[in-house]
Amino acid sequence: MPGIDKIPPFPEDVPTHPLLVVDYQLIQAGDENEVDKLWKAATQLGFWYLKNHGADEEVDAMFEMGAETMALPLDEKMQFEQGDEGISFGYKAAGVNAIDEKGNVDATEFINVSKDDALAFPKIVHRTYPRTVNVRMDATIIPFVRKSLEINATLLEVLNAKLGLPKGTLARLHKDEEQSGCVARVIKTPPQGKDTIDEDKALLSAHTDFGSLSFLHNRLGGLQVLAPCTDKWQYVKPLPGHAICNIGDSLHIFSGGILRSNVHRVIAPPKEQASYERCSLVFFTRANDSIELCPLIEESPLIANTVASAPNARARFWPGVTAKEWLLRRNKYQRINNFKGPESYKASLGTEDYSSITRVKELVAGETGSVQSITA
Ligand SMILES: O=C(O)CCC(=O)C(=O)O
Ligand SMILES: [Fe+2]
Repeated sequence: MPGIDKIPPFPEDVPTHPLLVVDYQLIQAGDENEVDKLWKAATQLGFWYLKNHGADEEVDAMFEMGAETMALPLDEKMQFEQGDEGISFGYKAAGVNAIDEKGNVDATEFINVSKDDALAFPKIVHRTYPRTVNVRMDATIIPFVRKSLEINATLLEVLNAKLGLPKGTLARLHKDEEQSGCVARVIKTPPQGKDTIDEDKALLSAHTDFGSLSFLHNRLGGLQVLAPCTDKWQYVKPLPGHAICNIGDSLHIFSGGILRSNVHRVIAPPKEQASYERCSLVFFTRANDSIELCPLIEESPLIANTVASAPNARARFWPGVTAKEWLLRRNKYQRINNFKGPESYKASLGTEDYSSITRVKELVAGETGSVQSITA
């Protein structure tokens, strides 16, 4: 990917969806207006910009690590491919995930570095990584992982208080020292060319994020959200120095739907940007592996009351699985090698299709053998 200065600017004349801008320094200082803004963003759209997060250097270095890794020969990257069992750590080749019910495949490469492997390095917790990752573990990846964990933990504590949970409740479900699906990901999509922009050709299909909080860094456009009560996808404009943060499925479930895990996707960057390779960077904070996904009704009257009056609450908020099983299922059924038809694609969905949650128990029960062997 060329230097940011060489990329054409995001065009002025495409429709975008505005996000609230939350100032991380004000959040840290406990500013009430800023806390209210974060709450509004987290409950209404589930997406917001985060400025003054202080991670710019770590982010730049991670983009370099991503570019170095993507430039490795394919057969070298394939030695670290994540495989078909649902584990998301490692390299994901282009063309291995279904992007729709027809079984069309994606064109997107990922390098996913587990928080557990980064923090334990050089000890291996889950798996090994390409040499471009290893050489940057100490100087680049660990600092980015630590910064991202700290920022997301601060945001979680604010949401914790607004949800009426006893202090530290969400923190106890997201302990750094316990194993989880927390992961740093660099995503690369090839240039699309000006003539090939197809509104319906997703580079990353419509999805909700699998975990609790995502800390995303975009330089080119391409990310789109489907805002509540609208039927048109809208671009989210990348703003220099601003992260894009969003709520994922597990926080949606823990909060009984109060926090919104909104559907989003990535399509070709708009206009002139389309002919450039697109790289993005995300840190996903996810609950510890053994945590059961369910609303925290015992800990918060607000959550209890909300769930009590929510339609289809059982089906929506009690998938009957742990955080780890939730991730395994979603990843596994995205893989084209596990694709048997539209049902497989539906089985990869999260809270965007709550009817799929009722199938989770069956799926997990039907495959207890494989799920247990993975989770062991
Ligand atoms: O690349 C982006 O802008 C978004 C990536 C994303 O939504 C994801 O990896 O879950
Ligand atoms: Fe996402």
